Amino acid sequence: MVVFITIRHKREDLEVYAENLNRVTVSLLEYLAMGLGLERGREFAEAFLDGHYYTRMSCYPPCPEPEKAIGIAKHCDISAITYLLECGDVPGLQVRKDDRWVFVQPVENSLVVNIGQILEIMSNGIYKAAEHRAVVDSLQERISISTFCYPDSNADIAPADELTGSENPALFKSVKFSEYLNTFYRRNIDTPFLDCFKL
Ligand SMILES: O=C(O)CCC(=O)C(=O)O
Ligand SMILES: [Fe+2]
Repeated sequence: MVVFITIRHKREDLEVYAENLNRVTVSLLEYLAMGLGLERGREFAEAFLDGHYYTRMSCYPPCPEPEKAIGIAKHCDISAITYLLECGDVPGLQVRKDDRWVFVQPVENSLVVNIGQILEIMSNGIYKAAEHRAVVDSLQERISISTFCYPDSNADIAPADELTGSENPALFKSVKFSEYLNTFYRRNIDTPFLDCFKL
């Protein structure tokens, strides 16, 4: 899928963008369910048919001493999936791989798809939320558009039934999406967020 949007576009364009991402998410989750060997892929994706999409536009001004600045500090997204659209070709996103920070090079007309912590719970820890951060460039401004995908408000976030049993105990408790968000906003910042739901 190719989606292109510039910040000059209007609210309606963002709505269309979010609606398209909704369809992509449901379909992607069905494929991710297949990857987990689940027979009921539709069930895995169901809570996202009427999911929530939040879009954040980030602007990173150039900084003459980039090593002394933080774009966005290291974190994992609390969404199920995050889509990142780069507006331009200035690299800034880095992912943690084998204890090193690796740049994700922008590719024109494409989206970066990031696994978030809701999917880590749903897959009982098989799909890991990607740790990432954003750094700044010494000469060029960078703009990115992140869209965070969440299930509908009444959804229970829990490891898929098919993935758990006596040999594979659930690693996370089931939590209502509203409680998940409350826990995030009230958490102790020093505790890894997913630890709040570990069994
Ligand atoms: O701008 C970026 O590359 C990263 C943005 C991000 O990680 C976020 O908004 O959560
Ligand atoms: Fe992020």
